[in-house]
Amino acid sequence: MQKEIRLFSPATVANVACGFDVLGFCLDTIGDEMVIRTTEAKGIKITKIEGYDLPYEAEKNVAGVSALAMYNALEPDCGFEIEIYKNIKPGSGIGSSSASAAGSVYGMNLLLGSPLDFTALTNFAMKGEALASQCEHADNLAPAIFGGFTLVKSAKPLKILELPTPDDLYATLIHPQIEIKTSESRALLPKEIPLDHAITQWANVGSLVHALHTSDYALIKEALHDVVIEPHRKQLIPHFDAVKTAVLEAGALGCAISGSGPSIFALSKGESTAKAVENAMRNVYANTAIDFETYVSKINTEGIKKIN
Ligand SMILES: Nc1ncnc2c1ncn2[C@@H]1O[C@H](COP(=O)(O)OP(=O)(O)OP(=O)(O)O)[C@@H](O)[C@H]1O
Ligand SMILES: N[C@@H](CCO)C(=O)O
Repeated sequence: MQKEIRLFSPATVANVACGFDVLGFCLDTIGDEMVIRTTEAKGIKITKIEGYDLPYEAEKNVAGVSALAMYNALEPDCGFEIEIYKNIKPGSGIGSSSASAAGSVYGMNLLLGSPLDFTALTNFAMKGEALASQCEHADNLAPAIFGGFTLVKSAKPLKILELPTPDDLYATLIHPQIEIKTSESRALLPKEIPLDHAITQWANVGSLVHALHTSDYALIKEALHDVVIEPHRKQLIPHFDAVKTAVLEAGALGCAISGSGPSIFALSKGESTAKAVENAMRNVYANTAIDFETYVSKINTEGIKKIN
């Protein structure tokens, strides 16, 4: 008998300022929907994509690549159809590719009776993510699958640490409607970094992890800095410095590039500050020719979930 499942697959913020390729958190209000269905015919088929123009061939769509990796490993006695209802614009910096790569394997696993744990699912989803970014990184996938804040302790072998989410922490995002491909934004980065920058960065990562554990908002504020990646990428994002100045004046704890951009995120204590930060972001872009969307979101501690 055919079985199907409908999922909400959330947007995510990777890097979280200081944690390039290791830190990420999951958003609440922004995400794709996906339907995964078992079929008698073997194999993986993408049967519907709405919202954005993306390839239907499983091998060219991140959802299909991760699904095929899991399918070939498990060899189940059914096939799967995938429908993607895309709300997250590809090349957004809020984990568009990751939502699809994670959603397909998460849904297949549920339909198969959950034989795999979240780490195994993330491993298969990384094969899909690699199609988009030319690199197997899990800093969007881990928060999408586990929820909350996550730290990728190592990619090979994959080890993910779940971090606590302070109750009153809110994210605000602005998404300028330009596309920056992760693969291109990664190509800009230096292969080596000065030791003093490395020292600052790993002190900030350690401090941020400690601050999340202790709900220390003042320490979150001190730790949300990126001296390694932001100086190289910020020129891809129009008005980045003006947004950052405006949101810090509006009371944000910190502000940085979301993933590989162009989205910019800020973290704030309390919803009213997060909304004031949204206004500050909007005011910077309102006087430009660039279209944009803004969002205020609680940190989503649940991750991908079944809906209906
Ligand atoms: N199902 C899919 N969803 C989104 N992008 C896809 C999908 N399948 C293939 N792609 C390709 O992946 C690329 C977008 O992924 P990319 O990692 O560059 O953006 P992103 O996921 O929004 O960014 P980030 O990882 O920084 O948050 C585009 O070239 C797009 O065509
Ligand atoms: N850590 C990745 C996230 C984007 O997918 C990067 O910044 O390139």
